[in-house]
Amino acid sequence: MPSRLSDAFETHPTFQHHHIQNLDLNSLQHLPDSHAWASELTDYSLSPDINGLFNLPIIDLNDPINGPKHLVHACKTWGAFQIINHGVSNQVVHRMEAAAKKLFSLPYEEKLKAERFEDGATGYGPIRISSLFPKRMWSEGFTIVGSPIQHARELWPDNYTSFCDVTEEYQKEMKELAGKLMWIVLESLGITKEDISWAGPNGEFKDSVGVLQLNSYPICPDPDRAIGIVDHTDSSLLTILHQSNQSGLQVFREEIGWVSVPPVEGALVVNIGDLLHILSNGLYPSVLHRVVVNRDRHRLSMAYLYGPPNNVEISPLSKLVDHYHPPLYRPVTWTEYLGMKAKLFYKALSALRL
Ligand SMILES: C=C1C[C@]23C[C@@]1(O)CC[C@H]2[C@@]12CCC[C@@](C)(C(=O)O1)[C@H]2[C@@H]3C(=O)O
Ligand SMILES: O=C(O)CCC(=O)C(=O)O
Ligand SMILES: [Fe+2]
Repeated sequence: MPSRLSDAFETHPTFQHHHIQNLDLNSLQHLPDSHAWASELTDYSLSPDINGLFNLPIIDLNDPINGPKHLVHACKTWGAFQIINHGVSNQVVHRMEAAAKKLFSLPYEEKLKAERFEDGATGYGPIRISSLFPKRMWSEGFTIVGSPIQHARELWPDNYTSFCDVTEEYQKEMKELAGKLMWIVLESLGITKEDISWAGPNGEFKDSVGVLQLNSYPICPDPDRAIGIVDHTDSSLLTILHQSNQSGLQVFREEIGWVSVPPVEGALVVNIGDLLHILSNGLYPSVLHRVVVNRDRHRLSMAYLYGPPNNVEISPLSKLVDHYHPPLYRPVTWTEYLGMKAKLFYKALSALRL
């Protein structure tokens, strides 16, 4: 069985290759057929009036009275929430955002020097799942697992360290915040440090793994027929997302539809991922989300997908399981799950159902 996250791609480079030519989205005046989704997209977007009635909860991490109860509600009904007073300095976020902007503003041919290969984890290109679909998405991505040094060297041979330093600083802050959020979420389920041995002796989640996904959504000439990122759940335990000052993220609520998540200055969005769905035995379901694009403004986002240490098997926590609540999922490592997602995509979670 593969042991490193990146091994999942070497062992399962199974994303069906389709022969759509890669295009520089930043230079196109018309939507090419390869990116026109109209007939495939089922759109349940809410009208602005109705959308205003449903707001992704904003949780103040410094509010010990209301915070926890809002959190439980958000995890059960939305699978996502925004956080404020999260302790990550604005400066660190803005430095990372500036570094990401600098990267995506490079000429297309330059960016291709840092291309992510089919069997690699880090690098520039369409998001991982894009080759599962007959049409291309209106986005470019840069995925970072560990250090981006090799790719940064290709992009900026004389000055690659500043990109690496900013990335390292951002990943460190995200990892710390993700550990903190894990305990807030787990404690809301009655789980304590003794219940999760892989969190380490002090519950620090020292060996947990994070993947930083930078996303750029260029201005789109025909946004109604394009999609930035198609609807998906994240494979992570949880994902911490910074979106630049431009809307586009939507989350799906059963019986309501697609609800827009407007950017809130200083706030970060937290998504429950598939592995937390499994760990909580379905009590906190992973959130289906997508990104729509627009014709006026470029959009940028930075998603930190946080997962367990390699080789740790995630299964429903025994405290949440009893005669009346049998375990719903079989154990799985993150690496194995990514391989399943690459093959089964929407059906990956249900393929683990007992
Ligand atoms: C660890 C990973 C999860 C992810 C695939 C990846 O290998 C690296 C990036 C992640 C991401 C970000 C954008 C959406 C997504 C579905 C994708 O294609 O790449 C997720 C993947 C995931 O959560 O399954
Ligand atoms: O751009 C966004 O707001 C969301 C990106 C996303 O869903 C992802 O990277 O997994
Ligand atoms: Fe996502």
